[in-house]
Amino acid sequence: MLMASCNLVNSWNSPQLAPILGFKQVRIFNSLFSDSDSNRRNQRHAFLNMQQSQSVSDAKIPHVLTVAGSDSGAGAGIQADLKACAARRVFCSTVITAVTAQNTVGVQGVEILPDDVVAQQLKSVLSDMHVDVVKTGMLPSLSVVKILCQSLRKFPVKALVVDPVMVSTSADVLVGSSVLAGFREELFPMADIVTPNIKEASLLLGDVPLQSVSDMRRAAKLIHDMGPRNVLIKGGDLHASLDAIDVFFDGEEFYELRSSRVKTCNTHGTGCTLASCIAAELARGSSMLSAVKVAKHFVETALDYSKDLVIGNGPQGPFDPLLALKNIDQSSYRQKRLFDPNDLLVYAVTDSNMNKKWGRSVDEAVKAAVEGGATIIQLREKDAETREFIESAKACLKICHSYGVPLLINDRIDVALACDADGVHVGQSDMPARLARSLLGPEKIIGVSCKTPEQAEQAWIDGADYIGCGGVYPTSTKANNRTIGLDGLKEVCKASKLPVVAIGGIGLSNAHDVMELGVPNLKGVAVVSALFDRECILTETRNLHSVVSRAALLVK
Ligand SMILES: Cc1ncc(COP(=O)(O)OP(=O)(O)O)c(N)n1
Ligand SMILES: Cc1nc(C(=O)O)sc1CCOP(=O)(O)O
Ligand SMILES: [Mg+2]
Repeated sequence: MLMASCNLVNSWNSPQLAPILGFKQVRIFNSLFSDSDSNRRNQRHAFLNMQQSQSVSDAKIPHVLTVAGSDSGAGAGIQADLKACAARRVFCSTVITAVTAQNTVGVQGVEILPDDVVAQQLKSVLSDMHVDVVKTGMLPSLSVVKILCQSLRKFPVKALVVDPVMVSTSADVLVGSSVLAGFREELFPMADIVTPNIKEASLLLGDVPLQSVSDMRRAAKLIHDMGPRNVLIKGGDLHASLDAIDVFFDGEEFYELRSSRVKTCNTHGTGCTLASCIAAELARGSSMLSAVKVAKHFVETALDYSKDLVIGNGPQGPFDPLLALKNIDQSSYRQKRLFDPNDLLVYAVTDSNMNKKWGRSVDEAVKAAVEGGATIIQLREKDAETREFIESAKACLKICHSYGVPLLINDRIDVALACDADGVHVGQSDMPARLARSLLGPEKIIGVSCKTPEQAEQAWIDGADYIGCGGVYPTSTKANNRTIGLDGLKEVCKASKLPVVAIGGIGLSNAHDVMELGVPNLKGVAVVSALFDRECILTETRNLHSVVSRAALLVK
């Protein structure tokens, strides 16, 4: 049901109604970029700069802009996007494309906003605020698609997430067929990910039936050919399977992402929430695959926690992405050990020679580091026999998981698989990250060592979750390691779409200087000798944690 009448909304700018609505509203649109306003903006910037030097409360936070329709029932659309971003602790600005009247029964009306109002909102936000990621929902006309693409060419962002909204959960058609051409020809080639459900994927491909996971794979490939870098086809409506299976395709590899099906009618808004969560995680610096994984887990958890809510009398209720109505314990994300870039803050890397020198077992060393506040552990046991390595890795995994800390294995994908570690760290001459990803699957964490912007770009393409960048300072722990210095680190961080951990010669005396570089995706320091070649690992880790966390707060 498409009821696109523009009368009401067009009247906002009409001279006849201006006296009734008050001239203020019309004037605000026209004078947004007047001289007096830019003066005021400069004054405000000066004020903020002054405040920033005094406190840490004006930290730059990740920012998603959603371009979507309003849902009066607040389950989907702009309202869902705002809630999802709030839940993922990301700032969300909004460009409203249409106002829908809908509830748990269905869609009763749609008012499309005039093109110039959409264009004004885009300009207002993108010209002023630092937006990391744009997420789109309902784009009700071809002209709005074109306006959005023009705006993105003028104000490029880090990533574009396109949820090609065409059909509501209640099966109401929300956009006309002319928009499909705009999607295929203009928007998709600019997109980093497109997230159609089964019905939308089918419509995009000219109404072909999609009835199985292999149909979804074929559809993902065909949609990928339209230009987006990644495609996620959501299989929630594929009732043939017991699990909810989504198919993710990055142009080379297919991943089937499974979650158990939650029995509930409160599913209205799941698509918008998923896409917003992906956008939020990308804005926070995650790789595409980990953003998708976190988003899927988030939606699954939200569905589970709101399965019994009663909101409205219709067949399809909203769910609660703020996870507040049932007091969810946020630590469940930790238990699944999904990658959070903040885990890189104090990254402890073990060394078998240092443990031998101090007469410690690897699990004793790891226990002391996590007790001191290490936020992630890497077992870098270059001389270990395979069997011994697997056994000690299993013991370390138990310790780490009891503290909610992820454990990675250096170099040895076989050992990581054998002990079901949380992931691996590989270098430029180890197994390529892409191959490690296909062996370990989408759930595991993969880090890659990079010394150049080109290597950082490749790590992102290969589906890594973070990069380790060094040597920041000379080190005697790794032979013949090239030092790239703070300048080299900064250059790589600026080029990297992934979160970065700095490594090489870092300890208590210089960790603050490293974090002070102030690049937003530099998330922490990785340290070997300054923790493990010391008498008391726990104290050293605690002291390092204190320095790094204070520095991270100050530069935010
Ligand atoms: C966090 C982190 N960054 C970089 C490295 C170095 O990895 P690589 O280049 O493979 O060298 P080795 O550690 O294998 O000698 C790392 N291990 N961790
Ligand atoms: C393992 C490793 N990788 C490096 C890189 O530059 O990629 S430097 C390094 C050793 C870091 O040890 P320490 O903290 O004792 O200097
Ligand atoms: Mg290596």
